Parts: sequence; C-alpha cells; structure tokens
Amino acid sequence: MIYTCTLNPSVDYIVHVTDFKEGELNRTTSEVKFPGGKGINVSRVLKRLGVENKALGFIGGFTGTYIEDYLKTEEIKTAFTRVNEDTRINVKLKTKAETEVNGQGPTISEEALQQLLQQIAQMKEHDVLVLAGSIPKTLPKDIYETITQQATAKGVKVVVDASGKTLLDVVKHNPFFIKPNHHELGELFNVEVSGVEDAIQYGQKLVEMGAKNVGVSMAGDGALLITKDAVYRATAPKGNVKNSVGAGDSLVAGFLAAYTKENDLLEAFRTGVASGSATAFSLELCEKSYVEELLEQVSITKIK
Ligand SMILES: Nc1ncnc2c1ncn2[C@@H]1O[C@H](COP(=O)(O)OP(=O)(O)OP(=O)(O)O)[C@@H](O)[C@H]1O
Ligand SMILES: O=P(O)(O)OC[C@@]1(O)O[C@H](CO)[C@@H](O)[C@@H]1O
Repeated sequence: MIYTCTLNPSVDYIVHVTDFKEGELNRTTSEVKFPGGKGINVSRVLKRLGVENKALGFIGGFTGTYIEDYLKTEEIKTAFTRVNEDTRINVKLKTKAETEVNGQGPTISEEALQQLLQQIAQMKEHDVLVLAGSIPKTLPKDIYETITQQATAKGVKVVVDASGKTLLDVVKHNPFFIKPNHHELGELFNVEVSGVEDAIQYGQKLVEMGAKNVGVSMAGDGALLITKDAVYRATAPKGNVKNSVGAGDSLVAGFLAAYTKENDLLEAFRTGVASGSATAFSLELCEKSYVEELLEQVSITKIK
C-alpha cells in the first residue's frame, strides 16, 4: 500500500483578482477551494492515475471535515488523526503573479502524535510512505527523521518532499526518493544552484549522503534524476502555465504511480515530469488523460 502522510494539511483557497491593489478593498473575479497539503495532493494525483493509496495526517475542525469528505467523494482511503483546532486555510492569490500565504496549522497533542506513529509502526516491507510538506510548529523538528529511520528499518520505501534541515537530516536514513526543487537544493548547501551542472553536483552530494534517488525539479526547465550510477535529464513539455501549486507534488505522484506499476525508474521519471507539467498547465491537479498526452513530449537523456 502507498501511504501519504500530511502533518499539516490545508484547505487551499485560490482567489483570482484582476487588478490587485494593496491596502484597498479588492474583489475576486473567481475563487475556488480544494483540499491541500503536499501529501494530500500526492494522494489525489495517485488516485487519478489509478493507484490506490491511503492518506494519513492530522486534521481538525470544519476545515478538516471538509478535507476528509472531499477525499471520500474522490474515493480516496483516509485514516486521519483528529486534533482539536481547525486545519489551516492557505490563501493562493492569483494576480499578475502568484502569491501564497500559508497558515501555521493547529496544535498537535502528544496523544495525536502517538496515534500517527502507531499507524506508521504497522507498515510493512514493500509499503511506500510519502512524507510531504511542512511540520507543524508543535511537533518535534526531527519528526521526519524519526519516522524515516523507523520505516526504512522495516523495509518501507520512504519518499520525502520537504526542505531545509528537515530534508538534510533524513537523507542518511536512505529515503527511496527525495524531490527538492533547484532553489531548495541550493538552500540545503547554502549556495545558489544556478544551472544544471550545479544541480548535478549538489544532487550527487545527496546521493552520497544516503538518498537512493534524487529528483531535482526545475519548473519549466524539467528535472534531473540522480542515482548512484547515473544522471538523467528530462525536458518539460511546453505549454501555458495556469497553476503551479501542486506541480511538484504531481511529479512525486506520477513518479510513484509509474514505479509501482512498472518497477522502472526511467518510466517513473518520465511520468513524474509529465504529471508535474500537466498540473502546471491545468487549473487544478492533473488528470490521467492529460498526463498520458504529455508523456511523449518528455524526452530523457542520460548525461552522466
Ligand atoms: N512552467 C512550466 N512548464 C512546464 N512544466 C512545468 C512548469 N512548472 C512546473 N512544471 C513541471 O512540474 C515539475 C515540478 O515543478 P517545480 O520544479 O516548480 O516543483 P516545485 O517547486 O516543487 O512545485 P510546487 O512547490 O509549486 O508544487 C517540473 O519538473 C515540470 O515537470
Ligand atoms: O506549508 P507547506 O506544508 O510547506 O505547503 C503547503 C502547500 O503550499 O503545499 C501544497 C502545494 O505543494 C499546497 O496544497 C499547500 O497549500
């Protein structure tokens, strides 16, 4: 089974304002809301690609109920842990640019944390666990490291989409796949990653430190897949970007969907990049038919 774990889910509230003026009353031209949080996005895209999975994490209040009900209508399995305060609302303001304001999220009690850890303790060899998104401020900062260590020791394939020290601290526990974007990769090493050569150099460091497969996403410039033996570059399809929120999560979901079906790293990489682009070119998360259409536009070259 593939499990996604979103410690800090959100209701994403996407508002379009044509001529936004700071400090004034602005009115939207349209608005829409979706369940969000990186692991939840991975669950939704996996399901759309025909891969069963179960969403775990903490939800609370009316916003939490909204997320749970929404995922049920999409027939996604859930086993969330309830907390007392409301799940956060993340505002995505679409004007000429895209501005995001993400909430802090609810307090997570020790009891709620133990419930989640129990669920993780029951996972078995060959299960996949996706840890994605920020860590609520009331949880230990090293929670991803603790979970990764326990899960990999049982043979669970752990996928981590996080940034900064959180990501750096998990790599020594041999996660199966990590996916920093090129900015996040630079932040890990206090450098600016300004081109493919830099991205390869620092991506390879993460492999040396223990990560099995490193995907470095570079938005419209595609992505790199770095393993112990090789480096591959994928081009991204060209198109009209409508929404980049969730593109990275879609890459992770596409990668896992194809990997679990075909056990082939390069097909997984191709499907990941096509899924990321399909989301970027859609108003919401990608649909399977669009991912399939974009697959042939992703070319992969072995560069090392
Ligand atoms: N402008 C674009 N054109 C084509 N494909 C894109 C574009 N932006 C994103 N993508 C696709 O989505 C993938 C992930 O994008 P990106 O590198 O922006 O990830 P990210 O920063 O983790 O995304 P986010 O945090 O917004 O979900 C890229 O590898 C690419 O396949
Ligand atoms: O605050 P975090 O956990 O880092 O990111 C949360 C978030 O911005 O990430 C997703 C897109 O990747 C959105 O659905 C959600 O609002």
